[in-house]
Amino acid sequence: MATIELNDVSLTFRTRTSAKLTLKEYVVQHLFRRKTSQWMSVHALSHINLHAQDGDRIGIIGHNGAGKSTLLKLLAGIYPPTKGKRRVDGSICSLFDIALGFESEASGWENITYRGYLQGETPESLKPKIPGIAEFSGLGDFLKMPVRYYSAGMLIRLAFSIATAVEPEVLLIDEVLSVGDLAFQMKAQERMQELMKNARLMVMVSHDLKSLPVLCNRAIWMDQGHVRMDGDVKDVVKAYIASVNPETDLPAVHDGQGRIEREAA
Ligand SMILES: Nc1ncnc2c1ncn2[C@@H]1O[C@H](COP(=O)(O)OP(=O)(O)OP(=O)(O)O)[C@@H](O)[C@H]1O
Repeated sequence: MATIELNDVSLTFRTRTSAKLTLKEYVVQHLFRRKTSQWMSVHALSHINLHAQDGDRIGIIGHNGAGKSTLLKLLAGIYPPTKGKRRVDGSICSLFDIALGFESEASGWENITYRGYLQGETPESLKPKIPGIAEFSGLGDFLKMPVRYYSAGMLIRLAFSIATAVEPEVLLIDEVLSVGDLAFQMKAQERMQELMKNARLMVMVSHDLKSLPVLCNRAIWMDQGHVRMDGDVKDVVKAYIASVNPETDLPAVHDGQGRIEREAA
């Protein structure tokens, strides 16, 4: 059984405002011996409570910068929460930033092995999958070449083929990928559909509000790091669209399955 449990999770990034001092900051610091702060905190996620289990197909929607990708990366274990508890049970496949982290001097074949291990495969479990990964990538003899000579599309082909060779229980997707050229995109879409069908639990970030109700049965609307609404995908998408375009009618009454954690301003 696959489950996701977030209890009162918050995530704050602490980041430099700018690598270089402005002339004003330089003068203030050196003339008046006063430090101007070069650090700022971004409260990317605030007090998130989320429970998901087998059968949940969750779409995460919201404005740019609302915290959608951060939430997905927190679920993937890439970012630990600053506060609160995160628990994910089940093998995870994360389909985002897939082209990052290749060993540039190593060949395609070697990278298949390295990545396979990073995805939790053992030598025994990976071995039978390697021919399938190579075949799906369609890279043929190029797999013998160091990946630093690959084009961007070739890298994506290889990354996608490796990432989707697992049979994940928890599938995390950031924006449905447009991978490779047209022929590969068609193959990739077919494989994505298969993965989505077989995963026990899926969470995807998307701005494509038309296909979301087809792919998901539940949606979470993120707004400034908060969960603004969590419920049936059709209700949440409708409410989100209405908030962007007030001319559109809001759903009359929420059906009670959803949960509004933050009222509209
Ligand atoms: N590594 C980071 N360091 C500092 N701030 C970050 C980092 N990653 C994200 N943020 C900040 O966290 C907030 C949420 O970003 P996030 O990428 O999760 O938004 P999003 O909802 O996915 O946006 P979009 O729809 O534009 O992709 C933003 O204010 C962003 O600037």
